[in-house]
Amino acid sequence: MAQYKVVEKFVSINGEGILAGQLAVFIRFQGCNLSCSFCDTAWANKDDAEFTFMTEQQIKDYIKETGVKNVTLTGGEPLLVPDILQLLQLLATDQFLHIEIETNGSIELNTFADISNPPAFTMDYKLPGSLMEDKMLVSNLTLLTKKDTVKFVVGNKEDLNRAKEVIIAYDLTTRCHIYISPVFGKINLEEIVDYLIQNCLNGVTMQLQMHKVIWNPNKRGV
Ligand SMILES: C[S@@+](CC[C@H](N)C(=O)[O-])C[C@H]1O[C@@H](n2cnc3c(N)ncnc32)[C@H](O)[C@@H]1O
Ligand SMILES: Nc1nc2[nH]cc(C(=O)O)c2c(=O)[nH]1
Ligand code: SF4
Ligand SMILES: [Mg+2]
Repeated sequence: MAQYKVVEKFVSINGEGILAGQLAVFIRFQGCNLSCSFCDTAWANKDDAEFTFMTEQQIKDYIKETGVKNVTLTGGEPLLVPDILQLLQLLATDQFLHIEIETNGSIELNTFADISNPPAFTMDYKLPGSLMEDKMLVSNLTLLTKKDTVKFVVGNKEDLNRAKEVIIAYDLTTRCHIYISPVFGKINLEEIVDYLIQNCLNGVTMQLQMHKVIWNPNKRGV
């Protein structure tokens, strides 16, 4: 059994994506290879972040004890975690669970292509405002399927323009779900809607991080 550094685990509603509003159990892992300008969980990325070591069986047991079907693995960067494939394989054996992974676009998704009953990937494409766009592995975009999502977190007009370019260049509307989400509090929300209208971006869903509206945006464990 491997040991995983878990910085928090909790049940909430999923604030984002295709299952937004539904109950989900969250497992947040320590550590990340990027440092996005807007990161709301930078605390979890630090080497000295407080964590609990859990084995894959302990993580599965915790998830099953909650009785919650939807599981979100996040971080930090969950796909950077050593032995994460073993955890994904264990969780995939449970047909009741729906596993979703939030990933930062810099890790090869090919590595996880052979899991039977594969998880749903939400790949965050880092835009210019994140200062991390050069780390994106665009080959990942061609591996995504209908169960998966590409999320663009936009902070300004340049980000919106780049998101549109990527959507068109990789024909994303035919491949997977597409979400545009504001960097929380950074961009006027009407500007995003106007952009969708002016560019006739059919098939793109605008979202807000629901948990930051319900609770204090800095609150952990929600
Ligand atoms: C904290 S990250 C962890 C997973 C992975 N490292 C990633 O970036 O996808 C989870 C999601 O929160 C988003 N996020 C982080 N800070 C944000 C902010 N200030 N406003 C909006 N979304 C944010 C990220 O872009 C990502 O989609
Ligand atoms: N409620 C809630 N929903 C979320 N969906 C994705 C999250 C994440 O941090 O990856 C997240 C989160 O931190 N909280
Ligand atoms: S990749 Fe995710 S966890 Fe890492 S710095 Fe960016 S938003 Fe934060
Ligand atoms: Mg979050």
